[in-house]
Amino acid sequence: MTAWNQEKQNEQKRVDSVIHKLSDAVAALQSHLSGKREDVVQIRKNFWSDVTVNLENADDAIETAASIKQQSELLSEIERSHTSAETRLKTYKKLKDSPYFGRIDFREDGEENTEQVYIGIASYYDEATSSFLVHDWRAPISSLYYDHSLGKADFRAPGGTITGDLQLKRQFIIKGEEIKGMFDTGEAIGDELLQQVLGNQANTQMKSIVATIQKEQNAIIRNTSSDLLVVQGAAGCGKTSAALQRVAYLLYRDRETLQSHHIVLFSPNNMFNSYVANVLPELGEENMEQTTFQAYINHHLAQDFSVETPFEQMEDLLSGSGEPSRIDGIKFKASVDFLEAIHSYVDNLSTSGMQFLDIRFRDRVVIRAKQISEFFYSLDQRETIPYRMKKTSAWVLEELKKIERRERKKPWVEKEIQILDKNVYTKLYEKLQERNQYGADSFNDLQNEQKVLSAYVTRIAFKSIREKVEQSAFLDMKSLYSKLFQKNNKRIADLDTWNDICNQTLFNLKQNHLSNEDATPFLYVKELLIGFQSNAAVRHVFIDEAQDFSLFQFAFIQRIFPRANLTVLGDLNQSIYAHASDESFSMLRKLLGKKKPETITLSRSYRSTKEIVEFTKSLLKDGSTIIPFNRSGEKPAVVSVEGNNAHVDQVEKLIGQWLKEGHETVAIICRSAKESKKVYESLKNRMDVRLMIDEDAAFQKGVIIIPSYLAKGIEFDAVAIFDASGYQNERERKLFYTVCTRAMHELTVFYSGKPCPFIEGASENLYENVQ
Ligand SMILES: Nc1ncnc2c1ncn2[C@@H]1O[C@H](COP(=O)(O)OP(=O)(O)OP(=O)(O)O)[C@@H](O)[C@H]1O
Repeated sequence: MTAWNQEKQNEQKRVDSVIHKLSDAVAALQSHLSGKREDVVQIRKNFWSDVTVNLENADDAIETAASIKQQSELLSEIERSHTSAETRLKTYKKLKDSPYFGRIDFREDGEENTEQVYIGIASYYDEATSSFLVHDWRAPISSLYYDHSLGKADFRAPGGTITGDLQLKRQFIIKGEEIKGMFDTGEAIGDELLQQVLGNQANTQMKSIVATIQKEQNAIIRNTSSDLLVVQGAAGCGKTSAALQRVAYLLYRDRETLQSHHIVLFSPNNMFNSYVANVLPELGEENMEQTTFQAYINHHLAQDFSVETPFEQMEDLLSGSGEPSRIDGIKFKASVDFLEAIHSYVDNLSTSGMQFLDIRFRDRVVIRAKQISEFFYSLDQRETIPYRMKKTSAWVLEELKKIERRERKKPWVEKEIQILDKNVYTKLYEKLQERNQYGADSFNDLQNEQKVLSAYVTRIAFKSIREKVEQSAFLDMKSLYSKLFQKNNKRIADLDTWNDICNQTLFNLKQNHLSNEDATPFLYVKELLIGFQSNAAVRHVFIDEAQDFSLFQFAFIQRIFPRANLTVLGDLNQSIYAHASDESFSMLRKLLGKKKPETITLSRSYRSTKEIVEFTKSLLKDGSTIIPFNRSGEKPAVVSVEGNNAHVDQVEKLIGQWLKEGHETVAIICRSAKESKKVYESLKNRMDVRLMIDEDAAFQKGVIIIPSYLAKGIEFDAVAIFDASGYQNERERKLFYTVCTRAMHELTVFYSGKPCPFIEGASENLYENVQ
């Protein structure tokens, strides 16, 4: 037997022994848990018989309270230990399937013995030998595995930096209790395992990468020193992966104080949310809060306006049906210039210009806007606007109370009483009877009855107005926002298309429609006036696909989560929205006023084969810094087709071939939803294919037809780009790059008619030209 085989056998013996111990631990925990479950049921059942309730005198009452407290503490202690045992059980079961993926041998300076450290998704401590049989990948010592090659190495422990000699680094693939692969490596993380992992099929759910985290990714995952961490990296370089493992790392490192609901991830759409939802549970952690910025906007504005989504905006621009000036408007409304114009406008409102709405009741004005304005400006101008708005709301509510009282005598109240629901009437009657046991009032007394009923009727009638006042709905937001779009010499932007932008904006507002570019600034103005609803409990905010965020949205997030550290991950080469700015990341530090910002750039791309990366990077104006991971495949193909029928035929043929080859996730990416629907109609009776134009749909295996902007963030085994002739405008270069970078193993670009200028710019030896 070779030394290597002998070594493998020894390792297998260790795997067997660890799994054996884990099986015992699982069995012990299971029996412990069923006992505990019984205990909890018993204590709950006997809760009141086990406490002595005696309220006769003060001393007895105190004793009773103490007894109840003791009993409930016992119960919650048992429940706590039950939950922690359940968590341990889940972890051990996972470890049993695959106990570890790495081993390092490290001799600390000054020590004689070399320590063998086996690394897995969680740690396992063996009481019998008082040792860790598996170390958590997030433990300080495990960073040696990710950060160093053999030789001198160090890691940061809570007590300081520990230096020593890294003597061995070994990787394992363990499945079904068996070592399926074992590699020794001198590299930080050897290529062999990574080759294997990346050569696999794409998944409909993202996988964790803990076994093969790269050094530069580890720097992101373990960064705890900055309050604004910006990660700029090429398509497929592992930004999302790093973000998710970072969440797991933070949850481990700060486990005493940090829980999953203290972390929020903003992602591009709900489909992406479901795509990444499995990574943390796979690592034995709970998912952080996941949301989209649009969900936040809708929550605040969708009640009063029809709000355009980013995808609807995109569709409008891609179909070319929108006004030409719209792009200027979109860019301006996402700019720092506009942000500053808003701040200075709002500052001026402190002394004059606030716009209020009349408060109407039953088609009558009961409080005039002018009165509200007078009250608002009578308040001390040194106070902030939100504070004065709160005072104004309180004043309006007081005024409403008076008006409500006066209304009680009006004829409409009498009419309402006549048609009052019988049940309501009975309830009021019962309530009054209860009250009358102690008071002089009597429901039978006609006058009192009338009083109570009219008070009830008016209170109900004013309820919705009161609620609206509490939400500051008397602020005339439409007119306040409109004032920013003046065509005369007070214009805030020096743009040739300014008048058109104003006309479009004012027209939309009149229709109670908020375009996507207006929604965020509109809400921003509103919150500046009434005060931001902030959440100080959230400690970390992650923004994925951050190149799609406007500066406004960043400014917003900073205000909503004032205590949170920000991790911003994006790729400026994938900025597909018209509001995108190449400076947005560099401006963040100043904009957000963070004290310890850091930027990490990732340039190695892991998703696609070398051939695909070489091709896609050449589509960019400056893609030279992107480095492909060394995994080979076929060159991408560029296929010219004539006419729509031939186009669809060729796509169908190719997809059939891909499926035969065993590809499981295959995408036909179209420019827009409109085009996707057309292609779907042509293909639906010819093959098993699904149309995905709804961002709420879950990502599934099979063949899908999807519009360009929805495909971002996700990946497929094979990608067919439908009609690349559609991507002509320089503005769409990055969109085209983004869709091509979705492919892991195969990429074919079809075009019919005009060639795509971005492909024409690429060197011909990077793709197969099929005529
Ligand atoms: N260290 C790694 N080990 C194994 N796989 C990795 C590693 N880093 C990245 N990957 C894989 O590369 C692919 C791309 O990763 P990910 O989606 O995180 O990249 P991204 O930078 O967010 O991409 P994009 O910007 O294009 O959306 C995924 O399949 C991921 O699992």
